[in-house]
Amino acid sequence: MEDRNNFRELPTEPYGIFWQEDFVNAEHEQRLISLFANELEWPDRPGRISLHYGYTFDYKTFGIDPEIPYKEFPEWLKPLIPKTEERPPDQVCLQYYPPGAGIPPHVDAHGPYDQLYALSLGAPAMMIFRRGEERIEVDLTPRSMMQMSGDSRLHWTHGIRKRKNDPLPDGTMRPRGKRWSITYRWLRDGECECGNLELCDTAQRRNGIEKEKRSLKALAEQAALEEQVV
Ligand SMILES: O=C(O)CCC(=O)C(=O)O
Ligand SMILES: [Fe+2]
Repeated sequence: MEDRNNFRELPTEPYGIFWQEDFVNAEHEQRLISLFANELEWPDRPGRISLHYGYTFDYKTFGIDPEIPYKEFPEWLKPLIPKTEERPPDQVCLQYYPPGAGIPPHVDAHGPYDQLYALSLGAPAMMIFRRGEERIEVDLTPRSMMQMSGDSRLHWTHGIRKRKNDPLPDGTMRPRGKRWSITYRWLRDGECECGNLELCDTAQRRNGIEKEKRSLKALAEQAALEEQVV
């Protein structure tokens, strides 16, 4: 765990968010952003768009798409892989958020995935963690690597509101800019034993809750209704 010391746990609920500022420096960040903008082929549609490396994320099952062959990590991605796990991630997702875009509240599926990290690049955005009525905002500052483990991974949802400005604690509004994130996922060995019937697809399956009624989809639908442009 050579890099573990560079991560510190945020002193806030949800517990289990480990943080490393300046995972890349500003110059490296600029090179990456220029490469993302000029050298990659993105889906041609508005809103949040994604590119996948390693195994491909399946938006239908929330696991790995078995139809799409493994894609080797490109050279630019290799230095951005966290070294705190025993092996490289199985699935890496580069996402672009134009100003105003977000991601509905969700938990990354417990069944297929274990560890989860995300690197933020470009403009900052507020992430909202939710558990029941509780809401905690975490500012995704550029160049920071976040690990979601423990409660933050399993028992709280996370999302980014679809809006043009983020209200800050000091009362000012911060305009959203162009943001990129890289999400890293490791496939789980064995099954998730967290038992959270509300959020865990494995607990739901064991309890005979049909896939369609599982909360991931419900959460996404609810979020689409709740989201509003500020
Ligand atoms: O953009 C981010 O930082 C997080 C994205 C996320 O939650 C996901 O891809 O599951
Ligand atoms: Fe996520």
